[in-house]
Amino acid sequence: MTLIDGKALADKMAVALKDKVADLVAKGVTPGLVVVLVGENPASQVYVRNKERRALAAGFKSEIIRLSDDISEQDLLALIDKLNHDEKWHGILVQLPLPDHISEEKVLLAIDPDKDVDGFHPTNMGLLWSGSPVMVPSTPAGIMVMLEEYGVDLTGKTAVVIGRSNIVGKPMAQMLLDKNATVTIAHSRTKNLAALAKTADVLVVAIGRGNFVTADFVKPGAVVIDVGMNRDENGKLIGDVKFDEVEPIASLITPVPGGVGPMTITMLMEQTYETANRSLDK
Ligand SMILES: Nc1nc2c(c(=O)[nH]1)N[C@@H](CN(C=O)c1ccc(C(=O)N[C@@H](CCC(=O)O)C(=O)O)cc1)CN2
Ligand SMILES: [Mg+2]
Repeated sequence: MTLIDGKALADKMAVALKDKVADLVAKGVTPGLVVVLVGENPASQVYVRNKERRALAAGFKSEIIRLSDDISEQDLLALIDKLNHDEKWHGILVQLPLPDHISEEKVLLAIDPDKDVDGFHPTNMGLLWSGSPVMVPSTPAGIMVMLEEYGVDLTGKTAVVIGRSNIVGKPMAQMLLDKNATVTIAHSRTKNLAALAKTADVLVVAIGRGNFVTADFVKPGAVVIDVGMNRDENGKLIGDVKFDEVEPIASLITPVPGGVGPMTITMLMEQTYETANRSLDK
């Protein structure tokens, strides 16, 4: 078994990004990333702080806009409209989840697709599914970079994605398909899930249940990607895959933490850079 070290790859890409950003700044464009956080979800606070820190380290302009969790949907939409028209921001993202009284769908739809560095706008989702991706969700994009880095050739391979979210499962399936894998999207209601998962050469797990995937889900030699982030009874961060059991069977596996997570923020930075770079052609 070989560990896929997302943290090391993220660190390596961060060094290269700094140089690319310096070149762009020399041409008169400083990438700008604005992050909107509504409420005080403790995990979200950590993620937005990490995004700002990584953006500043790369040489971007960056700002977190913190809003109280009783902000109205209308006020949030008005803020997004203002950010859409502010030229210093190439990338706008609204940290999810949002409080219940705000429609995630409306908010994501309000972000200018050209600034939607999360790739969640229906226009960007549609472009991805029709084979002309521009802005793509960073978690599956990071997984594709990890697979490439570790030499996983997807052509003709059987891939099973467990999880059907708009953020991970669905875009993941399309990205694997684009690299000529044969893809099945499975989920919590799939019958005989373990047997299906066991057909996979590449198994991506994003179901949001700690230690859900056990050894009987995994074909010997499979590549196993764990997108899960759950807390166990002691508050320890665990993935969706029972690592100790699956690790001896897999040929490659991502750890939690230190696998998919760090690459998510890396791809957000890359995408913000790309967006700023495209502004040169406008
Ligand atoms: N607007 C968005 N909201 C959310 C996204 C997103 O991509 N855009 N994804 C997740 C949260 N997320 C980024 O926002 C994210 C989660 C986790 C990590 C990460 O690096 N995890 C570490 C462990 C961190 C810890 O100890 O808690 C790891 O896996 O090593 C990065 C980004 C939902 N919301
Ligand atoms: Mg993302």
